[in-house]
Amino acid sequence: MLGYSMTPRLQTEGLVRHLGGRNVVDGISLSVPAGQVTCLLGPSGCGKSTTLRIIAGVDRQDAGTVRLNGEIVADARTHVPPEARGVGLMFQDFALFPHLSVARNIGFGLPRDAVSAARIAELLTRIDLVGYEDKHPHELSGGEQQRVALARALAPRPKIMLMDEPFSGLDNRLRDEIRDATLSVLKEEGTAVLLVTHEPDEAMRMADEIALMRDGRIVQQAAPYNIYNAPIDREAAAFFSDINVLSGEVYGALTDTPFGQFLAPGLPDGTAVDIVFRPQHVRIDFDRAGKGPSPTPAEGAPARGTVLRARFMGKESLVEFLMDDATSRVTATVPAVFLPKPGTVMWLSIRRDRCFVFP
Ligand SMILES: Nc1ncnc2c1ncn2[C@@H]1O[C@H](COP(=O)(O)OP(=O)(O)OP(=O)(O)O)[C@@H](O)[C@H]1O
Repeated sequence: MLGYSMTPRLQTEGLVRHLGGRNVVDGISLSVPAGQVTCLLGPSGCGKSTTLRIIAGVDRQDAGTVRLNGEIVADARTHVPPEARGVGLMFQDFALFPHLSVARNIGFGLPRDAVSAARIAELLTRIDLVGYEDKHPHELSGGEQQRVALARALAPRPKIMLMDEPFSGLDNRLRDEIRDATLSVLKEEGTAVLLVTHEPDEAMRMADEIALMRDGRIVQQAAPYNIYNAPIDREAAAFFSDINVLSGEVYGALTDTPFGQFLAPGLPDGTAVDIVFRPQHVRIDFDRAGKGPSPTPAEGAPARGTVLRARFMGKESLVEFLMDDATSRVTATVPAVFLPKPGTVMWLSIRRDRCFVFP
């Protein structure tokens, strides 16, 4: 991070936006340093776009502050217009100018001089479209157009880039490739990026940090690995994958499950808890004359269950079990094609460090 100043490039404090009788943005504070991608992730309608629009200056907050490069651009007294904020914008409908060549599209916001020509050439290399400068948008594929739009947004060297679902217009096959290409260009430029998405996969792929939003608030902010492996609540866990939920009740800071006792520290007796874990963290073993694998510290006691159904999903298969307690259901993902018949008795083990106990 040599050469990057410590001041966050983008910082908001207590942003509030009141619309239609409620706070659609309800106290958003976040900061993004240079060279970092932060994803605002959340379900439709949680206030992501409104937050981004306030930061861009195309909407106004009812309370709170926006600082860009350390300077206040929006608070109760200040409202710097969008075009004077020096941020790059890239939205879903990144429409290029149809009558302009690729080079002219990229250079649209720049003076027409030798410095700009060099910048356009540099960006064409970055987006891997050297030789395309004289083509027009209709001669390009969707992915190529998207890369030109990215180059156009980056041409004036914005230190901050705001992106709202920028990849949603692309077909699935192209999307991963374009995401990776975009990410590497943004990293090379050292841009601070705030990217809005409702897709967990996109956030996991792009983000250095994910800010998970719900009802106008950030409920958790962390690196993808941490947010996936230490979700703050059941809903946050469920946002990233299917989950298994076992219900239990606390006695003496412990709760009983088919997989043995789980610690529930700090919770009073009688508290109802959910033990949550992902299908990927369930291991299955064959039944050997009524016996399963030996308990281990990492996995605790195995539990026996009967296959209800198994579905082939491509890379992996999903196997659903009814546990011997006759009430708990657990789904496991198994790699490749392993499709046990319904009625097969098997043993399930779960990684204890991948289980979450939520009141
Ligand atoms: N002008 C308005 N008047 C009333 N309600 C509005 C207005 N603009 C937006 N909203 C509401 O504010 C909420 C947040 O909208 P916003 O577009 O920020 O959500 P989002 O998280 O970006 O969702 P999406 O992914 O669907 O775009 C939505 O419920 C929306 O209906």
